[in-house]
Amino acid sequence: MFKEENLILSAKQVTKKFAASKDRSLVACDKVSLNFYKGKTLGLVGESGCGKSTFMRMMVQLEKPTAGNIFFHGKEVTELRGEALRQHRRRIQMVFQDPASAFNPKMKIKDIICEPLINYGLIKRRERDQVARKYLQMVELDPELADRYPHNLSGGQQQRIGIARALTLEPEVIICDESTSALDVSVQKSIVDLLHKLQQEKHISIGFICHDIALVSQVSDHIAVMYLGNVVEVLEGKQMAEQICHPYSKTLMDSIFHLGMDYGKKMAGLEGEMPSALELPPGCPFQSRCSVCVEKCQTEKPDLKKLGEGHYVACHAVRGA
Ligand SMILES: Nc1ncnc2c1ncn2[C@@H]1O[C@H](COP(=O)(O)OP(=O)(O)OP(=O)(O)O)[C@@H](O)[C@H]1O
Repeated sequence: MFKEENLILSAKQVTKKFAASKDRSLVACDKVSLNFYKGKTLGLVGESGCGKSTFMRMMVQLEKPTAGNIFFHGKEVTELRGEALRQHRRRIQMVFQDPASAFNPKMKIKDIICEPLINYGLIKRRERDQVARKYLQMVELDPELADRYPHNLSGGQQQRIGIARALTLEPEVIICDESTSALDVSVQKSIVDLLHKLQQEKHISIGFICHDIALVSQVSDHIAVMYLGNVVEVLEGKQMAEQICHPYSKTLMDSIFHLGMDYGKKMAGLEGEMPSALELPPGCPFQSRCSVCVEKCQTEKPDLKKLGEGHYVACHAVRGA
């Protein structure tokens, strides 16, 4: 599945330490080795503060490792500086959780999309309209949005702009750091579908950080579980539940299961069909943590009584359905 010739980006024993106090340091990443392959998605999961963003930021060269090596197509890029670093950065782009905060609110959408191309001298200012329209279409938005400002757009539309902007430099790797977390479930799904479609078309490697383990297991070809700065295991996406060995990964999966149990208990008193997502109580784990389940339930309308407790996890996360 992961051929050596498709290896794009590779971290070898990468460590990052931050100064914590006068003579103490915090090890955010401890000898992490992970690979990114052409056309494949690497999911990264683990509790808050375990080092996921720090690792990905090193892959994008926004942070320098304290130790270890990063290879891009087999060439060491850890110590790149100046123009060589600038040119390398084009190849690996990042899509953030909150695109609006990364955009200049005074810039029109066409300027936001085309800014990287202009900075790299790849297009002239007069070409912006035409180029922005092309990228808006690529991310399935109306080209007429080119003359609007970020605040005129919904969260999902803004995230599509973030993806369009990342695509302009034709990267080989895109890192999505909680890129779908601020969006509601149906919008989240449409963004994940868009990323998947673009990945198929352009053979991009995607690094995907997300707290929704069910969603990560659906979109990832391989998943690294991080714990206190270490990668404790790497699992195949859809077989995640079956392959889990490490006690920490099991605890992560259990946390989904318990949410499911609570939800199952709540719902067990209901007769008949599953309510639509709109009828689910606000803050319910079904909506906030498991987009795939919600969609399945909306389309298949399973009988909750038959499924019983733990339906939330049973319907896809554990079985990998
Ligand atoms: N620039 C920094 N200076 C000092 N400490 C930092 C810095 N960046 C991250 N850290 C620390 O490194 C550790 C890992 O942080 P990181 O953001 O990588 O975790 P994370 O797994 O992505 O968390 P979350 O899921 O909450 O985003 C944390 O303890 C954090 O406080």
